[in-house]
Amino acid sequence: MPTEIQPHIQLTKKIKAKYALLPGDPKRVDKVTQYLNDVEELAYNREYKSIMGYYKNIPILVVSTGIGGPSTGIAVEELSSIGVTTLIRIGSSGALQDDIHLGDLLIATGAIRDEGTSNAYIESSFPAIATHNLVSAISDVSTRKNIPYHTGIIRSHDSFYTDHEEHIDDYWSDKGVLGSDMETSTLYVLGALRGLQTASILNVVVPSKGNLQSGINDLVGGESLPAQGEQNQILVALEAIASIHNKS
Ligand SMILES: O=P(O)(O)O[C@H]1O[C@H](CO)[C@@H](O)[C@H]1O
Ligand SMILES: O=c1cc[nH]c(=O)[nH]1
Repeated sequence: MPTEIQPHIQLTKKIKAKYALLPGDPKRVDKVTQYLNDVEELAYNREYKSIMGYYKNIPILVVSTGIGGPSTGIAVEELSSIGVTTLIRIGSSGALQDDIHLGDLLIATGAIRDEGTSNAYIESSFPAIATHNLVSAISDVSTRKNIPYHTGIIRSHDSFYTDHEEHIDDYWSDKGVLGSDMETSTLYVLGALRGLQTASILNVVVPSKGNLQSGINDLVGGESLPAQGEQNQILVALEAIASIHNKS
């Protein structure tokens, strides 16, 4: 049934967009508006806020996923059902390396699956990896625009306030992991299982060994480096889409 409405994102196949940007925070959806033409507000159900607009004449959907694997998994499945094929997360992250600064972008080539959702789908030996040509396009745009970025492995997790967060961060930092978020590995694994193209661009809002709460509060309050990183990640995601679209 082509017009069947997806229960959570409240969108249908009538949208006809191949490309979607996926912030976690619904407020970040509004920040994309200024980069698009002919923006239409589509739906706002639970954590799923959506708009549609055009970047260089390419239809782009922007849908927030909320926090964590379960709500992200639902978004990925429902977006796939309405015909979206390329999904780029524009998220925020805490750094796990000292040479990564506030507002730098992390382009996640792969993600440690320290969350429950992807593991509900398939055993943990299945890798969570980004689509190569997307990573390549995103890195090329960042280089061209002089935007500071790092490519490598990040860790997606389910907890924020356990009694051993510091120990966990130290462990993964020692292994060279760049930073952490809560959605990338779900996006990558479900994307691979459903034949989608996926990538994740994370804006660093908490420095390595920094204060988690104040870092996230700074982003909410519009502090300059994380706020600039947020603008950068939106621009880079859109330019990368334009670049792969023109090659297809
Ligand atoms: O800013 P978003 O995209 O939500 O990403 C990060 O911020 C949230 C935690 O504060 C988690 O969703 C984490 O992955
Ligand atoms: O440290 C952080 C900051 C934002 N989001 C995370 O998942 N971790």
